[in-house]
Amino acid sequence: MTGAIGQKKMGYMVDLTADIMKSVTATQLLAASVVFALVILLIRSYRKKMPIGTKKVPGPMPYPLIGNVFSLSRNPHISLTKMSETYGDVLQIQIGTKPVLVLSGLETLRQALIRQGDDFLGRPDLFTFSLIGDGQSMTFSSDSGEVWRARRRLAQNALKTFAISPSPTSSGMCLVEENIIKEAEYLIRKFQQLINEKGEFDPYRYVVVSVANIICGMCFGKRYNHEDEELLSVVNLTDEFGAIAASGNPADFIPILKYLPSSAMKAFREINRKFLSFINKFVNEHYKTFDQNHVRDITDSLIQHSQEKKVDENSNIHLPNEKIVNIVNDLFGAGFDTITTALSWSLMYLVAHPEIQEKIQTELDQVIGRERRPRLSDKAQLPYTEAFISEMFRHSSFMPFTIPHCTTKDTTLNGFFIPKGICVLINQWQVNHDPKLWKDPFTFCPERFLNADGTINKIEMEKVMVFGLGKRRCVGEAIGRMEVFLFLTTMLQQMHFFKHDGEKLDMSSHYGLTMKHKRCQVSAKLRFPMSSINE
Ligand code: HEM
Repeated sequence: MTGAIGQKKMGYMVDLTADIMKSVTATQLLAASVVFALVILLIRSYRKKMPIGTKKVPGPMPYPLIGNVFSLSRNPHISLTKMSETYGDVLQIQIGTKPVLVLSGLETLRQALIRQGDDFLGRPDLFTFSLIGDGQSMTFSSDSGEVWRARRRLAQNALKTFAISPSPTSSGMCLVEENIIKEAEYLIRKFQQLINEKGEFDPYRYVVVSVANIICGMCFGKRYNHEDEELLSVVNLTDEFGAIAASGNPADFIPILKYLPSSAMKAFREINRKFLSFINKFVNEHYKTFDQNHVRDITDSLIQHSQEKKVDENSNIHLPNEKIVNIVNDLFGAGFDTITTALSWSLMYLVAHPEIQEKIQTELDQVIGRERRPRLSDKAQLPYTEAFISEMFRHSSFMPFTIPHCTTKDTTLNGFFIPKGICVLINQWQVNHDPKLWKDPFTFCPERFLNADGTINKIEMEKVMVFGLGKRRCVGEAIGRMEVFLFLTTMLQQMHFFKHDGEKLDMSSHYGLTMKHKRCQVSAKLRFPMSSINE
């Protein structure tokens, strides 16, 4: 009996299992078919967009949800350079769930940014960028159409009028040149005072104020002294700003991260708020005292444009006031951190290589002497100094990536299909350390930019990637180069910089939008008695 019941039970179980098997298989089969059909549809719709003969961009396999985020490491410029050795100049990674194109190789960058410039000039719509300048930034916002073009033109014209135009003082210099030379003299005086008091100083802390004074002068007609708390509270925010605004921040690519509480993101919002309120204070004062017959500075000229509701004689574009005046925010922000970082790296290399410092000083003594200050027009006669500046830009590559770009339409590059709207990282660091372009790329050697007869090798200089290329190329390049040259030559003509015996320099760089070296104390001594300039 029990055996019969047992057998019946067994038979029932087998039937049930068979039924379940049948039904599960049917459900699974159905689900599998749907998934399969969807995948095929997806592949087909993707393939449909890929023009015949184009290839899919190669890259490492992404993990679900996080993509290749762990492959980026603390130094994404180095990780992505290594990746380009495996996958080539055009490669694709995934950060979080979003695909990101990474471009390397000088020729590939020239092809994308110059020859196919219109296809690659966009800016991606990134979360951190939306927090900069209240989302109105010309540099960081995703607008890359007519409005961006009109704003960029305004910025270029304003810089030309208030920086590059000849000074009315009949000195033969341009407006900004006179200011830089004066500011460099104040800086040397400050260094001398610090040496008398403490014997050494942190150059970055003082260079940043001098450089900020140049852009403050151009934008607002204002100058600060080195201890001014208001200015210091703004210029000292750049390290935190650069760490968050750097290329490849996961918060820009993993949507959930923007909703999670983050102290870094809170600090970033606060930095942007402080920065904007600093700028707005000047803008409001300028509105109150504006006189269209006496345009004093860049802010006034932008107010004038916003009141006349025009960009220039040939433009029909109408820009809202805030889109015009906000340009000053972009110029001020871009105008001091980059140049301070360049000068700070320069001083580090000079202290680390005293023989190079001596060569520059010998060149300055021979060409300029000690009776007058260096001027921009001396540049052509100072090839070694110019070679040093190029090598500082190349070796430090302190802007490892440009600001991220994005494609404005479906396109192809080197035979690869690139869809519209993909975020594009431009690896400037890779170009500047590419062994195919540079002999011993990790050696600091200004001579690589000199011809056998000691003149400058322009072709080599043009290989250095530091201001970007093409339609998004830095609008402040001429001013940036001028400031680095004049601050540096004025300082080196009068001062010798060194480190105390036995102290080590830490030349490692900290990743960010602009990469900084570790702050350090240096010492200096006057090469001859200074002329008197009072701050
Ligand atoms: C050594 C100094 C400087 C360096 C190395 C530098 C570098 C750069 C780089 C790499 C970019 C991004 C290009 C791209 O996205 O493809 C850029 C953009 C920009 N720079 Fe500079 N820059 C310097 C100085 C300046 C100065 C002095 C100003 C203004 C007074 C300035 C204003 C700008 C602006 C407004 C943009 C955004 C352009 C746009 O999006 O259309 N820069 N710069």
